[in-house]
Amino acid sequence: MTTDGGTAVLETRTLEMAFGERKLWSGLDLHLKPARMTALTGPSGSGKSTLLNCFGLLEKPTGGEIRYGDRDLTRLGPGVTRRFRRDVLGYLFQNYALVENATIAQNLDVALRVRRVRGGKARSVAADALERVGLAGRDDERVSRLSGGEQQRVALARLLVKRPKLVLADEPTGALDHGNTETVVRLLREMADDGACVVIATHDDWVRDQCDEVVAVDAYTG
Ligand SMILES: Nc1ncnc2c1ncn2[C@@H]1O[C@H](COP(=O)(O)OP(=O)(O)OP(=O)(O)O)[C@@H](O)[C@H]1O
Repeated sequence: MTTDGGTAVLETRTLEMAFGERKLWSGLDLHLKPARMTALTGPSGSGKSTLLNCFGLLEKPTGGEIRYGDRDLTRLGPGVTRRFRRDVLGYLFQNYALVENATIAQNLDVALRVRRVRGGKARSVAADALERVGLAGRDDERVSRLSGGEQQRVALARLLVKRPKLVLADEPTGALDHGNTETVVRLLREMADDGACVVIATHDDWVRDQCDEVVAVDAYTG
């Protein structure tokens, strides 16, 4: 199965999502390649987060298929779902989703343990990731004391450590200044260059313009 770390195309076939009578989107046929960055655009409420949540196995679409490699993600059993989340998926949110009471190093440890990287190797992987996000040597600082931009860079360092093949970023720069926005996009690009399929829901025109593909979710409304 495609939870072994290999890259795969993420494809949707006649995907549809409805909440009661209200159809959010339908007839969604997408083909998202590895090593590419795709922007999901559309006005507030058009269903960008909902689509990311379907890709991330947090919500189930009401119709159609989501194929990742040889599997339909809408029909995975609980064991494969857990492995897929652990081994393939990486999420980046606007609100960082870090353990705020823990240090930067402890937040990275979570991802390192999942990859079973320990000891000296773990320290060097973490140090390399922190260097890449501009937080070298700040391992022991508590996340709650960091600025928003720094917290998002810790979340990125955690992704760099995890090396997910499918990166889902939900408005990851919504709360950041342009400098931090550029850093986030540069690091997402590095993950794409490393082979990841990167999908970014965004309202930011500059972020959209850095992507290889743009999917206007509102074009599939109703
Ligand atoms: N579980 C749910 N039950 C009913 N409606 C829902 C549910 N989840 C989302 N919605 C509705 O679906 C619509 C799309 O929400 P979503 O958050 O995906 O939009 P979005 O395009 O990401 O918006 P934004 O740009 O503001 O983040 C919203 O109107 C929301 O209220």
